[in-house]
Amino acid sequence: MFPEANKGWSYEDCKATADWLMAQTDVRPTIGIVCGSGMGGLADMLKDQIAFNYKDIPNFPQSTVHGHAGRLVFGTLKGRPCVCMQGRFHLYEGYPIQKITLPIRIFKLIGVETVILTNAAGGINQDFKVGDIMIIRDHLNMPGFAGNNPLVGPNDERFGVRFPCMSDAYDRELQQMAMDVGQELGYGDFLKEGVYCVLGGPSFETVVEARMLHKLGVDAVGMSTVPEVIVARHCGMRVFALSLITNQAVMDYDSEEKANHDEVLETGKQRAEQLERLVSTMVTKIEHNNNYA
Ligand SMILES: O=P(O)(O)O[C@H]1O[C@H](CO)[C@@H](O)[C@H]1O
Ligand SMILES: Nc1nc2[nH]cnc2c(=O)[nH]1
Repeated sequence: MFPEANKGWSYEDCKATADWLMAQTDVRPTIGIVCGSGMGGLADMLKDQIAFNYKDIPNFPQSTVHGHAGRLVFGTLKGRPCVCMQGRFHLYEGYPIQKITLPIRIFKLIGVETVILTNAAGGINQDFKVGDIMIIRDHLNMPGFAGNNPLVGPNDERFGVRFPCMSDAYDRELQQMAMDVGQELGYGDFLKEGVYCVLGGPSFETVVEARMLHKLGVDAVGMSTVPEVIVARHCGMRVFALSLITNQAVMDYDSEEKANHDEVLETGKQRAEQLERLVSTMVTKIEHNNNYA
């Protein structure tokens, strides 16, 4: 029924990688962070680092996108044990969707309880500006509508149930915490909330595609995060995610703007410091049992 079932991403494959990592480091992270395009600086905040190149980790895919260094970094962030993916995988790189999300299951098997995901995204909401940080409240999984969901294939109950709920995918307490922390840090002017839509990429949106997403109630569009969120929720981890609005999606045929990856990376650089402060302050407030301190 499933000819390629579990090829390279079975429970045993994930466990072998998790055991290999645990044998190389004493750090036992309860928080896992995924860095979006141009946001790899988040990983550099970790102290007492033990870092692995993806190419040296058994079973791991390789990063192929500029702005994704391809390192898994263990360390502490303000004293909290963390693990950070300095570079993620995307559908358009050509990996099966289950392979893209394999690191999230490895997070689970090494003891991570809360996953913080970041991404670069195009602004669809007309009130958003480049440089805004959007706390993700909900997502629209376009590839999922066509059956491209990371949970396709036999379900392994050791990870989670066959039909996981997604209406509570984004932890509400963590969203509130981000809002509170953002206010404390003086980020009120550029901290927003909204709906993220994932598309397959790698081409950016046409004008009519961007207009359609706007009509559907989407606030920001990108090419990642949602598969990771689905897998994290399937195996019972708490999820917080945010988008940095790196560019405005073009919605007008007269516009001279052209979406491009250089602009995406440049905006990431400009907001890096504030993004790092927001995430690191949140990390200090997430208790070991992952309650809001
Ligand atoms: O989602 P992240 O990894 O931040 O990257 C975003 O930026 C790239 C496009 O510039 C795409 O990969 C898009 O998904
Ligand atoms: N699909 C998509 N992904 C992005 N990543 C960063 N900006 C964009 C964008 O405008 N569209």
